[in-house]
Amino acid sequence: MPVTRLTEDEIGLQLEAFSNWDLRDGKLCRSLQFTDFSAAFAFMTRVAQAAEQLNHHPEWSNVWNRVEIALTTHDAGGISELDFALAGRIEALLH
Ligand SMILES: C[C@H](O)[C@H](O)[C@H]1CNC2=NC(N)=NC(=O)C2=N1
Repeated sequence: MPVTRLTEDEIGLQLEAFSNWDLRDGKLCRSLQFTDFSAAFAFMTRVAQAAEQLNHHPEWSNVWNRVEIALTTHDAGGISELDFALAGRIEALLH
């Protein structure tokens, strides 16, 4: 069953449980700062494994100890449940 994008209301509702995330340009975004590059890249490696398990991948960038993440579902043309699933896995890696 193809994944479908969520409505604005659905996104707003789900976002309440993701207080560290915000909507920017229609994507679910999170900014992170680690102690150094190695810590940032180790985190990215773990996220990559989760992304592969979900078959759902982030748009992200890394500058030294900072990682910027933007989640959207290309196949759905917007934010879907998969984005919140991956965001949940990312939060679990951080705590
Ligand atoms: C062929 C493969 O299943 C698709 O391209 C998957 C891969 N990872 C993906 N990741 C994201 N963020 N959106 C997608 O639509 C998507 N589709």
